[in-house]
Parts: sequence; C-alpha cells; structure tokens
Amino acid sequence: MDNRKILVAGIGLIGGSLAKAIKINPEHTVLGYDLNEQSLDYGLKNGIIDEAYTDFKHAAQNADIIILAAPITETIELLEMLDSITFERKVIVTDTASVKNTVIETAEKLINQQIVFIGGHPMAGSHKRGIEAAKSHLFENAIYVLTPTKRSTEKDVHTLKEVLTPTKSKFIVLKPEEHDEMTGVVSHFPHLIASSLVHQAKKWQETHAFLPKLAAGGFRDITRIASSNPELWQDIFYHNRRKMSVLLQEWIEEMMHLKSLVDYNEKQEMINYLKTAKTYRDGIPTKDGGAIPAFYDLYVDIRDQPGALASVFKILADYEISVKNIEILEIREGITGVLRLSFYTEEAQKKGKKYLEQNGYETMIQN
Ligand SMILES: NC(=O)C1=CN([C@@H]2O[C@H](COP(=O)(O)OP(=O)(O)OC[C@H]3O[C@@H](n4cnc5c(N)ncnc54)[C@H](O)[C@@H]3O)[C@@H](O)[C@H]2O)C=CC1
Ligand SMILES: O=C(O)C(=O)Cc1ccc(O)cc1
Repeated sequence: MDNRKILVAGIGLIGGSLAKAIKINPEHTVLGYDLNEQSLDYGLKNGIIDEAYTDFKHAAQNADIIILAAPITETIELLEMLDSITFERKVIVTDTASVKNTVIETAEKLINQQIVFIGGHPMAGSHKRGIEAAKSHLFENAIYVLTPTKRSTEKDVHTLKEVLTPTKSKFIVLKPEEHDEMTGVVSHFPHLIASSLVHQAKKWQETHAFLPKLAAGGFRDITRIASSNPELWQDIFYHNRRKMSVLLQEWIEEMMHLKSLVDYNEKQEMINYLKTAKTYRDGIPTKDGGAIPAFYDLYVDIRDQPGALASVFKILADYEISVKNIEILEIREGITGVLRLSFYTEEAQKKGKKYLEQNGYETMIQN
C-alpha cells in the first residue's frame, strides 16, 4: 500500500476514532483539522494525528484522502468549500454523517473534477462526544455503510476500504435513500421515542416524586440512548426529516391501534401483538452481522454488599480481561442485583464467564 496523507476534518468522537484506527498502519500520515484548537492540541499530544491544521484549504491541499467527520450541516459546508480548491491530483473525499441524502445531493453537484466523493457512515458510536472519547476499536465488527457517487469507480471504493481496513468494520454498499430509510427506522426514530418516554416520566414525577426510584432495568434499557449528544441528534432528525415525519405518523397510528386494544381489553390480539414483537426482537442478530455494534455481554448476579463490585473486577483484572462497559441493573438494597459487563471480544466474554463461575458467581450470556 502507498504512503498516504489522510485528512480528518472534525476530530471529535468519530473523526478521532477513525484517526486512531488509520494510524495503526504506520505508512499513513494523519492530518487533523478542527475549529476547536484544544482538540487539535489533544490529538497531537496523544499521537492521534501527526499534523494539525487550522486552515481547511491548506490542510485539504496536502491530503490524498479527506474524511469529513464534523456534524452533518458542517460536513455539507466543508464539502462545498472543497469545490473551490485547486488540487494537483485526484482526491478521494468521504464523510461519516449519520444521514446520507443531503450530503450526497451536495456531492453530486460539485463541479471540481478532481474530487471523487464516496459517502460513508460507520454505524457505531456512543453517547459521548469529542476527541477524548475516541477509541481505535470503536468500529470493530460494526457495519460501515458506503454510498458511492456517479464519479467514484470501484477502484476508488477499494482504495477507501483499504485505508479504513484497520477499523475492522464490515463494509456494505447502499443507496443513500435506502440507508436513510433503514437507519431512520432502527437508529434515528428510536432516539426520538426514547426521549419522549423520558419526558413522559419527567411529567409524571410531578405527581409522584418517588417515581425515579421505581425506574427499573426496563426503563433504563429503553431510554439509554436518550442520554446522547442533543446537538448531534437534532442535526440527524433535521437531515432525515422526511423519513422521520413518515415514521412519526405511522407510530401515532400504531399507538391509536394499541390504545383500542387496551381500552376494549382485546386480550388475544394484545398477546399476538406482543408475541410477534418478541419473536422478531429475539431474532435480531446482536453479534456478527448486525448493524448494532457487537457487545459481548455477560450478566453476573451480585449481592448488595460492600466490595461486591471490587471483587468481580479483581477476578477479571487477575486474568487481564478488559471490560468495555458496566451497568448495574435492578439492584435493590440488601438483595441480589445483576451486573451487565460488556466485553470487547467473544473470547473475553467466555473467559470472564469461566473465571467468575470458578469463583462462585452465577453468570449468564443472553443470546
Ligand atoms: N456520535 C455517534 O454515535 C456517531 C456520529 N456519526 C456522525 O459523525 C459525525 C461526527 O459526530 P461526532 O464525532 O459524534 O461529533 P463530535 O461532537 O464528537 O465531534 C465533532 C467535531 O467536529 C468539529 N467541528 C464542528 N464544526 C466543524 C467545522 N465546521 N469544521 C471542522 N470541525 C468542526 C467539532 O469541534 C468536533 O471536534 C456526525 O456527522 C455524525 O452524524 C456517525 C456515527 C456515529
Ligand atoms: O445505535 C445507535 O443508534 C447509537 O446510539 C450509535 C450510533 C449513533 C449514530 C449513528 O449514526 C450510528 C450509531
């Protein structure tokens, strides 16, 4: 592979994570551009980028490949700025935006023949933002959608995939329209519903001050994504507004149907409704092949007593098993609770299970 200069414009959570992954290949030089100079300093100090730029045009002219990883509206602005830059050679430009139609519409209108645009969307993330949260393994096993444009050849797509190979993600090619419809259903719309459920609970707390204490695992699970970056999600809803509006209308009608099942106690119809949902939900792949990033979860029963968590982590540390995330589900005073440990790999999950069980813990892997 050639030595390439790759510019990441917008080195936040996603741009920083891509920069970290790309730098795993020592042949590549990563240039960083961001409006936030503190992020550039952080990137340089922590070896996430090799060179920092505060002038986008200057940075772009030094790059072979450009990854736009700013918020969607700003990504479109950066793309428009590229159109007036004179490049000495062809430059492959991609983005990371969660919605593709508005970005691709802009890309197709570019007149600069040196720019070859291929849309991109690494389908993994977190509720955090900024370069400090960037991880080189963020996209491991996740779907990475590519949306080629009229000017991009198969060779260009191959070159881009080659540069992104260290992300260890799984590339799929989609049309912008089908991408936005699917992500609208399984990623964007659920965020709207999660936020609305939180609003409903907040409103009812005015009547029942004790309500948050009753918020058990189910409520926490379904509203986890309501803790994500609000500016990012407003930008996503705006750019995918046509699909969001259709989905909202469908949802309102579905809720009216459910209301009639409840109001008229349509017992069998309600059971059927829940059964159909359960069967479909149980069949959604969570590991290889799913768009949802692979989380290798292990559920561990723990007692609510001092040192319970410390002893679990001591066992994992003794066997050098890294944990990606932890969550305490439904722990109540004096009784057993459940700890959800998420591991980076299936191997770590299996090892964690084995060693915790050897030390007397009850564990479960949910498939
Ligand atoms: N957060 C997530 O879970 C995911 C986000 N995405 C997409 O990735 C993109 C970036 O999102 P995050 O990294 O989460 O946001 P972030 O807020 O962590 O990072 C955005 C970065 O862009 C910089 N920025 C803002 N305007 C800029 C401009 N005009 N020029 C240069 N830099 C600018 C900010 O200073 C910040 O460093 C968005 O388009 C989003 O739709 C894609 C997959 C997952
Ligand atoms: O699953 C989700 O919806 C997430 O929370 C992670 C995420 C957020 C934004 C994306 O564009 C892709 C993935």
